[in-house]
Amino acid sequence: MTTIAYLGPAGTYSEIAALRYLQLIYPDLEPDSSRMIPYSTIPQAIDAAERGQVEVAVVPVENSIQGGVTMTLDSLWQSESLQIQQAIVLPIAHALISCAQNLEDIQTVYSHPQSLAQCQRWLERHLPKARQIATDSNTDRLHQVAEDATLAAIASKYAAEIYSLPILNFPINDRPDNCTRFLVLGRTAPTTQGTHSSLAFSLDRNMPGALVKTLSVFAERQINLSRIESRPTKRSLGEYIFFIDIEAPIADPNLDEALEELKNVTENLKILGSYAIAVDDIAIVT
Ligand SMILES: O=C(O)C(=O)C[C@]1(C(=O)O)C=C[C@@H](O)C=C1
Repeated sequence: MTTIAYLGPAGTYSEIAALRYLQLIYPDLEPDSSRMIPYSTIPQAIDAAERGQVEVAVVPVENSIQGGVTMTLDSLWQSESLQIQQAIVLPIAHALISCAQNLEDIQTVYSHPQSLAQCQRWLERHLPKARQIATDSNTDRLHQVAEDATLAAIASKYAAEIYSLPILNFPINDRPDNCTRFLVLGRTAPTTQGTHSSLAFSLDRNMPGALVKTLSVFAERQINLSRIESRPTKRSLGEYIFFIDIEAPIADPNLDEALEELKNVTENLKILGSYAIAVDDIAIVT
C-alpha cells in the first residue's frame, strides 16, 4: 500500500486530502491513516517524496481566496524528480476551536497563515483584540488549545473531532465557497489517464515579448490555459518563473507540438505532470 507524506500533525486539511487520495486509488478499502506520515512543513513533506522516503506527498497548491501556496510552487520548481499524479479540490470550512466559554475570553488565535487570511474579516469583526499567531499548520497548537481556555485555533471540524475539542463557531471562513486544490506528488508517472497538464518555465529577460511568444504557442493551437502564476526566480529582481495549467493531457498531439515550440522560446522548461482532477463538493470528513 502507498505511503503518503502530508503536512501534519494529524487533523489538517492536507490529511483529509490524503485520505481522499487513498479512496481514489483503493476504492474498495476503508481509507485509514496508518500509511500516512505527518511532516512539520510543506517543503519537508515534498522532500520526503523526492528522496523516496514515501511514495507520494499530498500538498496544498492553491486556495480560491488566497491564491497560490508559494512554498509548494517553489518546491515544485526545485524538484528534480517529482511529477503531479493527481489533483484534488476540497471545500474548506473552518471552525474556531477553543475551550473558552465566550469569544471575549479568547486572547490568542493560532493557525496556518492561509487559514488566518481566509477568515480575516470574521476575525476582525468577532475577535478584534485577539493576537493572531501564524503556525506551520492548522493543527500545530491544538494540544495547547486543549489546556488553556484563552487560546483558540482555526482548523477543520475533523481536527476538533480527533483531538476531542469543542467548536465555538462554525463556519468562520469569509466566503462560503472557500476551496483549496491539493496536488499528489510522486516520482513515477501517474497510472490514471490525465485530463490536465502543468508546466513551469523561466524566460530569457533579454528576449523582447518572450511571455507573449510563449502564450501564443497555446493560443494558435486553441489550447485552453486554466491558470498562469508567477514566482520570482530569486536570482535577481524582475526575473520570474511562470506556472501554467493546461486543459489537455500531455499525450494530446496538439500539446506535444506546442511543447516542442515552447522549448525555443523559454530559457528553462519543466513539465510538472499530466493528471486527473477530483473535485469534491463535500469533503469525506467535514
Ligand atoms: O493542511 C492544512 O490544514 C494546512 O494547514 C495548510 C492549508 C494551506 O496551506 O492552504 C491547507 C488548506 C487550507 O487552505 C488552509 C491551510
